[in-house]
Amino acid sequence: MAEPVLAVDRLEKAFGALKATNGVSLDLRPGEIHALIGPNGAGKSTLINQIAGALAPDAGTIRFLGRDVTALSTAARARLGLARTFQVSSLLPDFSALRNIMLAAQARQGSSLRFLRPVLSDRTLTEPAMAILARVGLTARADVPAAELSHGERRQLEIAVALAMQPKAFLLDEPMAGMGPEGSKTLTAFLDGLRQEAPILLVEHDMDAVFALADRVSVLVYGQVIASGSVAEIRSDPEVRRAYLGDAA
Ligand SMILES: Nc1ncnc2c1ncn2[C@@H]1O[C@H](COP(=O)(O)OP(=O)(O)OP(=O)(O)O)[C@@H](O)[C@H]1O
Repeated sequence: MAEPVLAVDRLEKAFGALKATNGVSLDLRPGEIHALIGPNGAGKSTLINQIAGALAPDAGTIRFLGRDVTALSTAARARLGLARTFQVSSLLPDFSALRNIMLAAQARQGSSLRFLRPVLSDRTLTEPAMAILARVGLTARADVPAAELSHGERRQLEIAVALAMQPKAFLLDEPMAGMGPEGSKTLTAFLDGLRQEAPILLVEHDMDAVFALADRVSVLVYGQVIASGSVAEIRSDPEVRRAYLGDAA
């Protein structure tokens, strides 16, 4: 079996008496979409925050591309190629879609903001950013400030920003949230192709998307992985149906 790109081993995180992450182990292998599902408050965001480096675990390790990154900052992990999108938008609202992407590309190269203005007239720099916009279907919206994009377009742009980091793995936190049925369909098709570029750890409540996309599903309940397996295995698991899926299975 291929070496995992990302491996989480016995991770623990408590908030007071609450064990939000209670001995979680999971991995992400090349080319796959691994969905992380579970009820509200199960600890999905807490887990993603630890993997991304925004929250320090109390115990356990996180390995990325074969190296222990548990003590590294968010920025250091991002530079290694760990790209993350948020439940709440992290876009710069006054900047155009194109500028948001170029900023991400520049951040990756370690350049400072003050170099942005000249590069906007440099086609060798704008063209790759336009190519990414095209991939997410936002070519016509390149010059529109992020704040003026529709909800669905902003979600697309967030993924485009992550793509500009040329990631080795994606952490996507509820990318379908707030999308209408058409938007969800478009985004599902896009994510389907994205896994070839880099594997995706996908936190998602939209079960249609999860069932359509996931190579593997792990179910988190009260900070613990209660089941992990293929979509078919998870859908037919009585404990998962009881704890989370119910009629959605
Ligand atoms: N900073 C914090 N301080 C105290 N408790 C927290 C903190 N962050 C999260 N929690 C608690 O930890 C538990 C896990 O929360 P988390 O947001 O990780 O769940 P989730 O599975 O992402 O939920 P949702 O699906 O609603 O996003 C919850 O009980 C939450 O109230």
